[in-house]
Amino acid sequence: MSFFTAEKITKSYDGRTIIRDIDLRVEEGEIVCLLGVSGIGKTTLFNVLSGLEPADSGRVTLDGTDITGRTGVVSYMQQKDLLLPFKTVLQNVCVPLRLQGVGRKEARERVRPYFAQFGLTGCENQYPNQLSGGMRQRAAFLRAYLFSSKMMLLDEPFGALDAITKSQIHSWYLQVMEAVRSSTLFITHDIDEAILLSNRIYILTGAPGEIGLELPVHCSGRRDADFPLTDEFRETKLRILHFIRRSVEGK
Ligand SMILES: Nc1ncnc2c1ncn2[C@@H]1O[C@H](COP(=O)(O)OP(=O)(O)OP(=O)(O)O)[C@@H](O)[C@H]1O
Repeated sequence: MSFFTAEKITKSYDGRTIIRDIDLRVEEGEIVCLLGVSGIGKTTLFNVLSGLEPADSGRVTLDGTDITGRTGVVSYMQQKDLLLPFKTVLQNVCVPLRLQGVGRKEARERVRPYFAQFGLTGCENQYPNQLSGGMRQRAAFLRAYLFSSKMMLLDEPFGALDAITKSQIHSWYLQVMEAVRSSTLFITHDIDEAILLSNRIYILTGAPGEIGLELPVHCSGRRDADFPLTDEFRETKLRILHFIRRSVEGK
């Protein structure tokens, strides 16, 4: 059985079905991307997977256990996952441990070593508004990781960044994930980002939203800034673009 699964998830709001019969899986240590246009139901699906919203039907499992409707099991970095402005970065990052009942001093001692690993050394005592957008996202990501390192749901983690910062944070993310290997499902609108960062891609299409295509991302060399220049990358991108074109024409 796969590490994380969603089986036949259907969810409606006010009598309108937003997503229907969604089946997906994430293997241990795998990074999987959910790609889809705005409004298709990606965040709705994440709200169900994280237990924040009840589904009409369907089941979610983690490591063989049914976690349908349970919050606090998988980590969820929401689109507007802002750091608390009145707390320092160190205090923000301690929040998951403090919520688990760990004392202040012990929480600080436990999180400090991660600052170097996550490229945040020197930011400990700064407030979020003193950080660049990229550094804020790193801190929010570290906080999500400390919430649960087993399975992470990331809703457009790099969406709001400019192109150069985004490219820097992609390199950072690949490096961090090589070290921590958290199983991850992340949402993006950005086809290049999906191919660069993930092992497998699901494309959500239609209304209600359904999984229209699942495809693996092959990367036989190093997954780094040169990957987009390879034939493997271009072929994957072409498949995605053809699929999107066909689904728009088939409307
Ligand atoms: N709480 C709610 N009540 C009613 N309708 C909702 C609610 N949440 C979302 N919707 C509707 O569900 C649809 C899907 O929204 P959702 O935010 O899941 O899309 P999305 O693919 O994540 O979009 P984006 O990429 O822009 O974030 C939209 O039409 C939205 O208006």
